[in-house]
Amino acid sequence: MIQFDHVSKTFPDGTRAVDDFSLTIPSRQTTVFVGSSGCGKTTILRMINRMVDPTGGSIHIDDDDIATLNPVTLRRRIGYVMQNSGLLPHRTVIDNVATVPMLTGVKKAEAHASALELLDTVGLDRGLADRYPAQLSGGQQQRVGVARGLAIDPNILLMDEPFGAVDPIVRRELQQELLRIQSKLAKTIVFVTHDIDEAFLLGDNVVILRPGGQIVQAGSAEDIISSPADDFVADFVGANEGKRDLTVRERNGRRVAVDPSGRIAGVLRPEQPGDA
Ligand SMILES: Nc1ncnc2c1ncn2[C@@H]1O[C@H](COP(=O)(O)OP(=O)(O)OP(=O)(O)O)[C@@H](O)[C@H]1O
Repeated sequence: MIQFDHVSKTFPDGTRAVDDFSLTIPSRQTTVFVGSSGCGKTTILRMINRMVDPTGGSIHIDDDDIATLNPVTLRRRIGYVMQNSGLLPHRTVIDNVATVPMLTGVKKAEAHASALELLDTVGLDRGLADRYPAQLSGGQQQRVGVARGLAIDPNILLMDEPFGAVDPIVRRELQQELLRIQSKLAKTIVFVTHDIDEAFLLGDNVVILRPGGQIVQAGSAEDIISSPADDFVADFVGANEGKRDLTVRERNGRRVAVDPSGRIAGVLRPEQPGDA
């Protein structure tokens, strides 16, 4: 569990990026921060591994107040994946994945063996292990970034717009891969995006933010779509323009749901025990 209590961040130039932010992030689930540019998402995320320190309030990971922990040690036990993969350009794929475990004392042979397994986990061919980042596609680079984030087997994985720079088709593949990985590994993932559809797809919990890190609404996709807290949220999720509306129509004796563009979204059937 990660707990923010009345956390604020004012940068040295006077910018108040986060103002009195309180939230409990549950373990082993994916929590997504979503909001427009500059609303404080990255600042909040980076406070979890002390890349940014708050100027007010406190953050606990389980029972530890992170202000009392050594930032370098803390960072080595939290995975971090960012938008442009952040790979070291002069190191091969395998070395990029194995570097942090080796810094924490894992022997090279063991770190390399684990790194190869991680390439399998993220859906990358082991044959790419000796390439350099520039010899990979953008999507492959992001997969290496995810493998590197997982290399220390962290409980917490921070992901800052990890799929923001790839094309929509690759983005969808990476999203599905993350869902698959998370169903197996059940990490505490904190994910930042400005794409509400990505937030609803990936997030067990979705936190919609306004500038200053103000929480407008937090809940499941179902909660937010079915009862947006206010007009800002309704606009943001597209509820006001009817973008989320499905219309029920009869087709060949069956009831089907049709989306706003006229495409069939699915067939309606009664709810059954065991449905998610
Ligand atoms: N080092 C800094 N010094 C001064 N102001 C900063 C600094 N870093 C961020 N800010 C400001 O703090 C606010 C929040 O920035 P942050 O990067 O957290 O937003 P964001 O929601 O992640 O934005 P984006 O989606 O564009 O990445 C913005 O006004 C930004 O300009």
